Amino acid sequence: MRATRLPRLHVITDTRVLDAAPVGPLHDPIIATEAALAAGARLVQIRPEDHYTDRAAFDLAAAIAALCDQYGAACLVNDRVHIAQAVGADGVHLGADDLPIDAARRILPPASIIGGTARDPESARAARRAGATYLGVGPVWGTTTKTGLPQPIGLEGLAAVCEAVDLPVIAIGGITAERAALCRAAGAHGVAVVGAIAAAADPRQATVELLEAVGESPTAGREDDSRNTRTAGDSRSERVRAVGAGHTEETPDTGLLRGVGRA
Ligand SMILES: Cc1ncc(COP(=O)(O)OP(=O)(O)O)c(N)n1
Ligand SMILES: Cc1nc(C(=O)O)sc1CCOP(=O)(O)O
Ligand SMILES: [Mg+2]
Repeated sequence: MRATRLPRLHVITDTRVLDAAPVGPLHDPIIATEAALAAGARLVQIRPEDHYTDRAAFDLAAAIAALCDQYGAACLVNDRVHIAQAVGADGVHLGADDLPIDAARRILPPASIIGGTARDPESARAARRAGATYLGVGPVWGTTTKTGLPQPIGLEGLAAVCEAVDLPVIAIGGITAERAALCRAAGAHGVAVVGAIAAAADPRQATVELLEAVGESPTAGREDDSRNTRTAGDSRSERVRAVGAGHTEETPDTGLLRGVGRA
């Protein structure tokens, strides 16, 4: 059985309206994503915000899924499960207002990665029971990227969730490279970022620094440092089985996930 770690750096697209952006230069989401992939990022979460119609969200997701294919990275779609299905994404990320995790688990391919948002140990345990592959936990610090969030949970809140569940925890909210290392020390498997890459002067360099901060070499898991050259048989469905999913089998190292039903 092959087993591969869930990537420690989750790059989330930023689809805020450009002239309304409160911080930084804010790059086009496709350009910023390609820069992150070129730097060695291994997982992208496509997060079309509410002002995106389904058609616009599909177009964005299809473009980014194709890029992820080229670079051999996994791609997840936030919220919109049907768009994940339509573009053949590796999975989804779901929170309290989205389709329930167990419902998504029933309709997605068995090896799909399903992330669930948790803000405390109780919601973390519930997400695990529902079939989450990993947990997105935050906001650890304040963020200017998203409004309407509860108070930051801090490193103490993050550590409490990490201790409560044996799932990989991805810390989110106000993450910088320096803070990413603190999250790892608090027990997180990795981090998810929006602004640290999308609003960076140099998204590629920002990605390198984040990868180093979470202990993931920019070239780790790549056969070479160039754009992934896909070969026959290197389909997304095969890669996702290697990334991990299916919450039913798991090694004691919670970042090491085993897919279901593989040789
Ligand atoms: C890795 C990660 N963690 C948390 C979230 C937030 O999801 P949710 O609570 O559903 O909020 P929206 O992102 O949908 O606004 C996430 N997307 N990714
Ligand atoms: C999309 C999102 N969800 C959060 C949560 O806590 O649920 S925080 C967040 C935004 C994270 O952006 P940045 O890296 O720019 O702080
Ligand atoms: Mg959501």
